[in-house]
Amino acid sequence: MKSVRTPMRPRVPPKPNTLEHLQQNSEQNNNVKNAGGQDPVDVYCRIRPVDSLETCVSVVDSTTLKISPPNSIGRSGCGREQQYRFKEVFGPQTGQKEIFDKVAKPLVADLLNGKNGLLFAYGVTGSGKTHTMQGSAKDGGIVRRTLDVIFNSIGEWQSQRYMLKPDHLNGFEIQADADASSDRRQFDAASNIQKAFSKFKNPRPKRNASNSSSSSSSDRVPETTVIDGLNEDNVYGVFITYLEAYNNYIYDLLENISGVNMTKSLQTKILREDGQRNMYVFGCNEVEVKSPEEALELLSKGQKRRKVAHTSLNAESSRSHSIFTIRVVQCPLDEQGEDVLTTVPLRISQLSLVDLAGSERTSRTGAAGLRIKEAGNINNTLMMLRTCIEVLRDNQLNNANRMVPYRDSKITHYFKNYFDGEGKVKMVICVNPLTSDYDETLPVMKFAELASEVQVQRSVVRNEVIALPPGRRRANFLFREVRRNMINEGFDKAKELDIDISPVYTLSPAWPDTSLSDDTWLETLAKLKNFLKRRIATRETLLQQTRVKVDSVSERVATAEAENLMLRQSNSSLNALRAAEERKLKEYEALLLNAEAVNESLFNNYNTLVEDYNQAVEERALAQNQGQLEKMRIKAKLTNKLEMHKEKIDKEFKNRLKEHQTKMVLTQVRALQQLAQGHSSSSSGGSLAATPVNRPITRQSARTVAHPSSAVPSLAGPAVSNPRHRRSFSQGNVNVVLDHRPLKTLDTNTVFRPVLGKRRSISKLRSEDLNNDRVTHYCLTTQNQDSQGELETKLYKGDVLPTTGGGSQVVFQDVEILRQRDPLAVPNSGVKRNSDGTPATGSLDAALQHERWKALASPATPRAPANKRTRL
Ligand SMILES: Nc1ncnc2c1ncn2[C@@H]1O[C@H](COP(=O)(O)OP(=O)(O)OP(=O)(O)O)[C@@H](O)[C@H]1O
Repeated sequence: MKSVRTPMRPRVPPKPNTLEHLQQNSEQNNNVKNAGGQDPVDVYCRIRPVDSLETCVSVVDSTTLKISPPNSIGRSGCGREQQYRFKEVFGPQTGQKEIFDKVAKPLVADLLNGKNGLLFAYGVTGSGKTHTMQGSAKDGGIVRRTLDVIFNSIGEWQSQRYMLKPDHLNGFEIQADADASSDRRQFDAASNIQKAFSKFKNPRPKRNASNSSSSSSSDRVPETTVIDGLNEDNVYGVFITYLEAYNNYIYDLLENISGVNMTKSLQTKILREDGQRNMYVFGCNEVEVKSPEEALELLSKGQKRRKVAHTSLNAESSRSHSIFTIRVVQCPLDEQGEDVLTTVPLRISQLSLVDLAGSERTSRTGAAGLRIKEAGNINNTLMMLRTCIEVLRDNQLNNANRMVPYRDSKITHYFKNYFDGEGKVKMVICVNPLTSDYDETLPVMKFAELASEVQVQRSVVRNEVIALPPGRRRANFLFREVRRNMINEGFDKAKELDIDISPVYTLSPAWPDTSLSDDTWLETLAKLKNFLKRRIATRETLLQQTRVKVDSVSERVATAEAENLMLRQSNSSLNALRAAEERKLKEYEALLLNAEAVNESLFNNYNTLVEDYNQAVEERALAQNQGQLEKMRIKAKLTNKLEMHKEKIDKEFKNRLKEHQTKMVLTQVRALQQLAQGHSSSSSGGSLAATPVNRPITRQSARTVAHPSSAVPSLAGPAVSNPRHRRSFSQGNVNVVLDHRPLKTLDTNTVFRPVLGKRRSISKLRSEDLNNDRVTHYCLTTQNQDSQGELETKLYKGDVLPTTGGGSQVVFQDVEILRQRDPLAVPNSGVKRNSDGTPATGSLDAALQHERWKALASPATPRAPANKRTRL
C-alpha cells in the first residue's frame, strides 16, 4: 500500500561549533554527569582451563582469587600468597554464555537505552582474551552474542538501510528518502556483484572448512536473549567499526571492505575530537548492518586483516589491540508513529569491545626481530593504560588534579571520554593459571586491583521531551491493520484514509450511528445532540477532574518539594557525614597504603641488602683468590729473579774465585819454588855438603795436628777446595805422587826412603804438574842443616785437591823429617830452646813438634781441616 503522506526528511541542522556552544554542551554534559553519581570500574576475572596440575591461581569464593608463588620463588622468600577481589571470579568451568550474561548483557541493555559502554579484555598472552571476546561460531564470545542480542531486541524497529548515515564527524544524519533509496539500489547492485564474484571464485565451497564464512554461519548457534523495555517509538540503526591499534598506530580493518581487492595495505588513521569533545577516528569506515550475520561477515573479514602471529605461547597470538565498536542510533517516530522525527537530535550510544594484545616477556614468547618491536609497543600501550588508571585513582583518592596522560598512547587517547564519565567501563581479566605464568600474572592482578579502585562518572541519558504520546508505533500499526481489513472487506474509500491515530487516544464513548435517511434523520440528529451533550458533559467532567487532579498534583508537588527540601537538607547533612567518613576512610586507606609501601620497601631493602651482602661475599672471595694468585705470581717472579741473580752471582763468584785461585796457585807455586830454592840454596850454601852421609837416620813421622787457629776459617785463605773431592785413589798405579826434589838435593845414602808409590819426579814445580788428573799426592823434599850441624831432610807431604775454580791445590798433611846423627856424638838430655822459644834441635819430639808447627803455620801451606786428616 502506498503511503498517503510522503514527508520529506530534512537533514538534521549541523551543530554549531562556536565556543559558546561547546561550553554550553560541556556544561550540559557535566550537569548530566554529576546528576548520576559515580560507578567503579567493574573488573571481572576469568580463569582459563588448563590440562596441567601446576597452577598458581585458585578461586577462593565467587569474588576472591588467590595467587600463590611457585615453590621455587616461595622458598627464596621473594613471593607470598596474595588474594585479589573482583566483581566476580569465573572459574575454568564457566561457559561463554554465563560470561556474556554477567558481564556484557548489562552493557548491551545500556547501549540500547542510549548509554555508552567499554569492555576491555586484559591479560597475559595466551590467557584467553580472544576466546572470551570472539569465541567460536558454535559457542560465541561476547562480540557474537552482543550482536545477536542487539538484533533480537530491536527486531523490526530497525531503520531502513541508508536512512541514517554517518556524517564522518562522529555524528549521523537522516537522509532524504530519495537519497536513501538511491543508496539502497547501489548497495543491492554491489552485493549482487559480490555474490556472483564469490560464486565464481569459490564455485564449490568446502563443506567442512571451519574458517569459511558459509560453514561458520551454518554451524552458528545464535544467542536468543532479548532485552526488554526498549522504546518502541524509536527507530534503530546499527553501525559497526573495527579498528586495530598496532605499534601505536590506528588502522581501519573495514577500510575498503566492500571493494574486491582487500589485500591493499591499510592506511594509518588519526584521532580527532568532535563538537562534544568525544574522540573518534577520522575517516574510518562505519558500516551499517542489518543483521548479526552481516556484522559477523564484516568482523571475520576484518579479523583476517588483523596482525596475528605464531608465538611459542599462542599459535595465533594477537599482535595488536582490536577495537570492535557498535553504535546504535535512535530516532523517535513522529506523532503518527509513521516517520522519523527530524526536529529532535538523534540519540547515539556506543559499545566498544576491546581485545587487548597480551602482555608478554619476549624471553618467554621466543620473539625476535619484528616480534620484539611489536611486544615492546604492546607492553608500552598496556603500561600507558596502567599509568592513566593510576593517575585517575590518585586524583580521586587525594582530591588532586594531576593531568592524566591519555595522549601518550592511542588506546588511552581514544577512550579518554569513558574515563571522564561518558559511559560504563568494565574489564575482564583473563588469567592463565599455569605456574609458568606466575611472574606475568602478578602485575596483571595488581593492574586489576588498581582499575577496580577507579570511579567513573555515571552517565545519564538526556531524555528529550518530545511531548508525544507513547505507543505511536503500535497505534500506527493498528490503524494500518484496520485500514487493510477494511479494504479487504471491500470498503474502497478506506484507501483514501489518512493515517490519524488521535482517535486511539480519545476517551469518549463510541460515536452513534450517523447514517442519515429521510425517516430517521430527526432521530439521528437527536442521538447526535445527546451524544454531543454527553460529550460536552464528559468534557466538563474531565476538565473538572483534570483541574482537581492538577490541583492535587500541584499540592503533591508542593508537598514533594517541601519533602524534597527537607530531604535535601538531611541529605546534605548526611553527605557531610559521609564525606567525613570517606575522608577518614581515605586517611586509613592512605595509612594502609603507606604501611604497605613501607613494608614493601623494607622488604625490597632487605632483599637488596641480602643481594649486596652476597655480592660482597662473592667479591671478597674473588679478591682473596685474586690476591693469592697475585702473591703466587709475584713469588714466582721474585723466585725467578732470585735464581737469575743467584746464578749471576755464582757465575761472578766462580769467575772471581777462579781468578783468585789461579792467583793463589801461582802464589803457592811461587812460594813452593821459593821454598825449594831456599832449601837448596841453604843446603848447598851451608855445611850440608860437609856433613858425613853415613850418619844413622832417624825416621820421624807424625800426624798433622790441627793448630787451634785452624778451626777458624780464614776468609783470605787459599782457594776453596774440599778434601772429599780429592782425586780418586782407587785407580791403582794410576795415582801418582809428585815428588818434588830441587836439583841440588843431596843423596843421603841411606836405606830409609819415604814410601811414595808411583811417583813423578820434578825439580821445579809448574801449575800444569799439579793440574794433571793423575797426580793425587805431592811431596816436597827440602834439606837443611839442623842446630847440631846435621843434615836434616824434610819431606812435606800433601794431597793434591781440585779447587772449585778448576785448578788444584796442595793440602799438606804431614811432614816427615829425616835426620842423620853421628853415633859418636854425646846425646843431648834436655830439650834445648832457642832464643825465640822454639825447641832447639836435638830434642826429637820438640823438633818434631816445632816442625809440625812450622808446617802448619806456614802461609804457603794450606791447613787441612781438623777432621780430615790423611796420612801418606
Ligand atoms: N576459557 C577457555 N576455554 C577453552 N579454551 C580456551 C579458553 N581460554 C583460552 N582458550 C584457548 O587458549 C588458546 C589461547 O587463547 P587466546 O588466543 O584467546 O589467548 P589470548 O589471550 O587472546 O592471547 P594473545 O594475547 O596472544 O592473543 C586458544 O586456543 C583458546 O581456544
